[in-house]
Amino acid sequence: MPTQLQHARDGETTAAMRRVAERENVDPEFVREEVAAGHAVIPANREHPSLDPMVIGEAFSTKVNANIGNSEETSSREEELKKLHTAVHHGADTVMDLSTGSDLDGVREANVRYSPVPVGTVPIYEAVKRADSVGDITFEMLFEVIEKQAEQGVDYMTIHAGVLMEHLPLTDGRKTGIVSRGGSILAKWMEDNAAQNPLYARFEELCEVFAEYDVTFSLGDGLRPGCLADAGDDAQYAELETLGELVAVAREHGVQAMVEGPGHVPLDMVAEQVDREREVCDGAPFYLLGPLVTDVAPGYDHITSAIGATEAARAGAAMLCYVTPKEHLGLPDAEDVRDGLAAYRIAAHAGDVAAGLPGARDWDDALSEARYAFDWRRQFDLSLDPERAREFHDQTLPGDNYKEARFCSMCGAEFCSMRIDQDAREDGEMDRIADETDLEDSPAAEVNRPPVGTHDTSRVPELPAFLREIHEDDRSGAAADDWSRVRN
Ligand SMILES: C[C@H]1O[C@@H](n2cnc3c(N)ncnc32)[C@H](O)[C@@H]1O
Ligand SMILES: Cc1ncc(COP(=O)(O)O)c(N)n1
Ligand code: MET
Ligand code: SF4
Ligand SMILES: [Zn+2]
Repeated sequence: MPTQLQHARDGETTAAMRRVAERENVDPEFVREEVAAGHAVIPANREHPSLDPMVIGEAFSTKVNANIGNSEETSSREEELKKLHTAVHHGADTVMDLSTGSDLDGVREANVRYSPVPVGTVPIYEAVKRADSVGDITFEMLFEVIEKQAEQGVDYMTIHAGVLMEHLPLTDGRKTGIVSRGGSILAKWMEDNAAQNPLYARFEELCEVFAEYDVTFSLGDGLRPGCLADAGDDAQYAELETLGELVAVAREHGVQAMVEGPGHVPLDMVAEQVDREREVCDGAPFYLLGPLVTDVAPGYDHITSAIGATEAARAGAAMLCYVTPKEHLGLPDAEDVRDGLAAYRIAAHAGDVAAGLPGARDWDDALSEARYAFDWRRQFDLSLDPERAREFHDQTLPGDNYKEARFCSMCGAEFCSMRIDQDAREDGEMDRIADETDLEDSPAAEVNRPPVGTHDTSRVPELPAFLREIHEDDRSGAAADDWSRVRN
């Protein structure tokens, strides 16, 4: 069966292309062209029935990925499903199950089963768990793991095929060496076996499995810089050249491919990283982790990285991989997932506005109109995180009557500048403003909800009972079976 890429090249618009066109408010033919060119991907494994397809590409709204998954040290299957739920509820466009602890198959199968968004994995992690030591991993083991995960419905997989033997000496002078897990594992394997990276050497065999299930490559940046000092060094850019080569091989096999990027990068270098990837990888969608624009703020790395991510989105990144406040410190929990997603939804949207994505600013305009009109309920409904906005307002002014008040507790009734401003305007002036902003054909007037958490969850099986209980206790207070804020 042809992949989305092959269909697109054959001039055929698939159901998935039509669905993502509807979600992006563009012509399906435009989606087809972008997919055919390899400039966009629709990660949609044939074995993932609960998926609502979505598109990743520079020409479309910037997407956000949430990393979840357990580690040897902590987390259970229940906790993982709760994180999946939190991620989807707060607007993750994809999730990656990066589990390295116990019950890998159980956690992965549950995640795919209950996820309306594409699920990504890094198969080399499971291969490490199967082997006695890293050096003992064989290509056959890797291939088996990849094939099984494809069968389980994983939509995209990080494959660190760009870390080559000849690149390793380039990392010698680095301040933080190799910080990618997959990169460090493959470097160790090559040293132990004195042989080339098997994911590179036998990449074409991987393409065949990927094509069979229509799994999308996420070509991993195993040599990404782990600190500002290492950003843009020879090791990083040598790997990028190899990734560019592999994008072409994947496309020849009809397999969709995106490319992963750093990491830790000073703000003034972020745009050149995006431009370089576009050029070297022939416009393949760029999927960045962060980047963190300073190394000095552990505990706040959702902020250090959202700054870099905003600039990356503005410069043309297709998807941002979130970083949570726990980065460099420990495994994130559900609350960290929420904080990371809020930071990254902001980054993605701010980048889209600055890049001039058609329609992106309508959301800002709609919220601002509600704010100036003191329509507090509409302001909350339109907020990126409505539950938080409502909660914060209620902390000082909980009464229902304050939901129409012409002030909040920041300035108080007497000093509310918007109230003073409106009262000072001449008669008729306010009517004019209202007329101008409330026009039937104003795009802002048609924005009725934030464009997050709008996945169609109708094909997701009913949640297991334990998760419903967890969610009823959740301070977000959303309905137990409500995966997204608003179903569409
Ligand atoms: C590559 C990046 O992936 C993230 N990462 C790795 N494993 C997990 C996990 N189990 N849960 C959440 N994030 C993870 C870290 O942020 C790391 O830096
Ligand atoms: C955007 C992104 N997300 C996840 C990983 C996998 O992590 P690692 O390279 O450390 O194995 C990655 N390389 N890039
Ligand atoms: N934070 C690292 C990175 O940016 C990963 C683990 S800690 C060195 O890739
Ligand atoms: S996040 Fe923690 S476990 Fe992972 S590489 Fe950094 S120090 Fe090591
Ligand atoms: Zn880091």
